[in-house]
Amino acid sequence: MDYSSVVVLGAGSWGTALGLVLTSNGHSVKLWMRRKEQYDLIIKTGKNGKYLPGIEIPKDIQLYTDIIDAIKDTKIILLTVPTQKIREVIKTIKPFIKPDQIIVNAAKGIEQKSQLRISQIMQEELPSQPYAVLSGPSHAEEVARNMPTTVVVASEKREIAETIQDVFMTSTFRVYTNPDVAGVELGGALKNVIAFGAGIADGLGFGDNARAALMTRGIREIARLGKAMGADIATFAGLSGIGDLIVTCTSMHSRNRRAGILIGKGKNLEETLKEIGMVVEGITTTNVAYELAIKHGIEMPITEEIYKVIYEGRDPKDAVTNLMSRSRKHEMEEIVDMNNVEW
Ligand SMILES: NC(=O)C1=CN([C@@H]2O[C@H](COP(=O)(O)OP(=O)(O)OC[C@H]3O[C@@H](n4cnc5c(N)ncnc54)[C@H](OP(=O)(O)O)[C@@H]3O)[C@@H](O)[C@H]2O)C=CC1
Ligand SMILES: O=C(CO)COP(=O)(O)O
Repeated sequence: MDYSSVVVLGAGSWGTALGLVLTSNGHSVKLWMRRKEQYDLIIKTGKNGKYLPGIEIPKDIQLYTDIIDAIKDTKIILLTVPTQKIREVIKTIKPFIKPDQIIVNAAKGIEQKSQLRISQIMQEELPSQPYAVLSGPSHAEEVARNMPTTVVVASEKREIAETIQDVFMTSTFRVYTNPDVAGVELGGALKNVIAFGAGIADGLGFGDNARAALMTRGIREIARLGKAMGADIATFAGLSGIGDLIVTCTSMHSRNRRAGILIGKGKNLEETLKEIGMVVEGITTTNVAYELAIKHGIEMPITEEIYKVIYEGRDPKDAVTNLMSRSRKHEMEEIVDMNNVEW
């Protein structure tokens, strides 16, 4: 089968960067955007200035504003619109999609209304369509500049994961495979919550110790919820888990971390989102994760405090005090039963 034609749905920073990767390894790439003004601007300037400043868009990338036209004659449909818009996009293309077109999702989030992961939205909307998710530590700003990057692609079907691995792999973009779709999707979504919190800590003027604490305890609560939701716990030690958590909590490219910094410095949510000007998935994911933690009876203290800061107006300094003054714990509380251990 020839997988050389790909359509990227969503011309934000991530869609554009992945379009560049695919063009660089010889694929025929179509890039769809919903706004004619953005289309005109890219044609005029040769750049996607708002989303990926300073990067030339090769002429080989064909631009589209008509989504039905865009998906025609392509073997792979790559989703890079924000999570909350994915169902809308799927519903639009559904009557026109061919059974052998592979959907690859590269967005990182959970649908708010349904609390579903993106593969589960696919199960509802297009249950027979081949599906894979691509995730991992990969800021668009570095990928677009060919800086070495590693990601993971997960699919229930090994041949689909391996096909997509081959499609994306370049000498600077290395792709691993994993069968754990739930784990890869949840790691990618939930790390944004912790990165937002790490940003808040930075904005409050705290240091590297606080960031390391949030990352270490953060991956533990992500893994706790992930396990309860059917993921393989080992996945959270991989690229889409701890790997992506590290990059998002430490990089100034991260929209989630930068948004948290502004909140930590005292800006309100509206000012913050306006200043970032791109999707900050962690805001919605915090809400969903908070509800999922309650639903599954899972302790997620960091997520809970971030939820209270975003949605209930809690002072970030009080959130830190609450986290620091929780009851004493054993570090490995899920593994060690303190009532039965000889120590
Ligand atoms: N940026 C990155 O480095 C990475 C991002 N991701 C994930 O990729 C996803 C997209 O992020 P990113 O590219 O950063 O986001 P951006 O904010 O840069 O771009 C979002 C894009 O989606 C478009 N869009 C928004 N709403 C709709 C809609 N209703 N229908 C169609 N298109 C729409 C926007 O178009 P418009 O301009 O018209 O609003 C814009 O082109 C997120 O889930 C993110 O977590 C994953 C890995 C890396
Ligand atoms: O997922 C990402 C990097 O792997 C991008 O994170 P941000 O959306 O916070 O920029």
